[in-house]
Amino acid sequence: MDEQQTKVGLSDDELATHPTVYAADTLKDQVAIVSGGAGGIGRAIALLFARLGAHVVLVGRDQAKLDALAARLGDKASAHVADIRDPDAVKALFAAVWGEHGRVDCLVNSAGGQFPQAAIDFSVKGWNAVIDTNLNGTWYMMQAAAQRWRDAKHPGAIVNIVVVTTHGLYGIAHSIAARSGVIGLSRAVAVEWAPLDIRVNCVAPGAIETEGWNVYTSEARAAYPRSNPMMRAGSAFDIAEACVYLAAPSGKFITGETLTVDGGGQLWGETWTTGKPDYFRGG
Ligand SMILES: CCCCCCCCCCC/C=C/C(=O)SCCNC(=O)CCNC(=O)[C@H](O)C(C)(C)COP(=O)(O)OP(=O)(O)OC[C@H]1O[C@@H](n2cnc3c(N)ncnc32)[C@H](O)[C@@H]1OP(=O)(O)O
Ligand SMILES: NC(=O)C1=CN([C@@H]2O[C@H](COP(=O)(O)OP(=O)(O)OC[C@H]3O[C@@H](n4cnc5c(N)ncnc54)[C@H](OP(=O)(O)O)[C@@H]3O)[C@@H](O)[C@H]2O)C=CC1
Repeated sequence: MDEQQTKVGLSDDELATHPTVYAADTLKDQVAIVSGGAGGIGRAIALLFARLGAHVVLVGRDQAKLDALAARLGDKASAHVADIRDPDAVKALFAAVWGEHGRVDCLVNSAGGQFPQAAIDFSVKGWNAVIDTNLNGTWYMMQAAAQRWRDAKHPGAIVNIVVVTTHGLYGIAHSIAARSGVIGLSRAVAVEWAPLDIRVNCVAPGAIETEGWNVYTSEARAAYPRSNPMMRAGSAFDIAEACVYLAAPSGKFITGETLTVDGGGQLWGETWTTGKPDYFRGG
């Protein structure tokens, strides 16, 4: 972790009042589970979904963080502590939410992350931590949701927040492996679960200013705006609106898709999560 940790991204007040293209009743009466719901992107999703009429179930490992956001949202949110890497905790989460609300309409998997390191130096423990969080944890959540929807004959929508995998993003190979797994899995179950009226999509953010960036050095963070031709970072609100698009009726004919929201970063730009090596400076 960098010494110069800073608060980055939009504040809750800014997120809560940011103009949106969506009508206020877009998600009226829906119940949405958002993992990582008190994180930088997750809280933007939670705030927007609640604003558009949903009850949002915030999931993470830190009760205090979840409670603070839930308190702000009043009866539009509830907080549930669960480690997504623990399949029994995930099953208990879904049992509790279904028991409380009698339905779930949408699952957004925003819990995740990685640490920057050259792949050649990954320890077994570090590799496993990233794969277990981002691939296994996401899968436990997807499967638990789908089993509930199948048993209740209830339609559902899943949105998995991933990372852009089409580019050799330097220093996060473990995460690229895990997220490629999630994208492949989403495409596969989009077909298997279509008969169950369950849609499964991904959103791949580019550089989005959040506190999650504190795992990177200040030098690396300062260069992220150059990761795309817009020459700036995006905001968590951009990702939240993409999630609404896929989760709401606007996405009713979309499944198995990955929506990239990266300011064109796939086309032009440089991203060095561990700093730019001399080799790539051409000198
Ligand atoms: C194509 C164009 C696209 C443009 C893209 C633009 C730029 C994008 C910028 C980068 C992309 C991604 C950004 C983000 O995702 S930001 C926000 C996400 N949030 C985080 O990443 C949060 C921080 N990360 C973590 O919490 C952890 O990394 C982890 C997810 C793994 C947490 O798991 P766990 O709690 O189990 O981990 P531990 O801390 O206990 O560590 C377990 C072992 O992992 C190794 N490790 C952990 N940290 C480091 C480190 N900094 N360096 C080296 N190794 C590390 C280590 O082996 C740990 O075990 P030990 O502690 O026993 O040594
Ligand atoms: N910000 C960016 O530039 C980009 C982000 N992404 C991805 O988007 C997602 C959200 O990122 P962002 O909001 O920025 O990151 P944050 O670090 O701010 O949020 C991640 C959240 O995930 C939760 N979480 C982590 N591990 C677990 C776990 N095992 N069980 C339950 N919850 C967990 C954390 O909560 P707690 O620790 O309290 O449990 C935290 O609130 C991540 O997958 C990230 O990798 C992808 C590309 C770019």
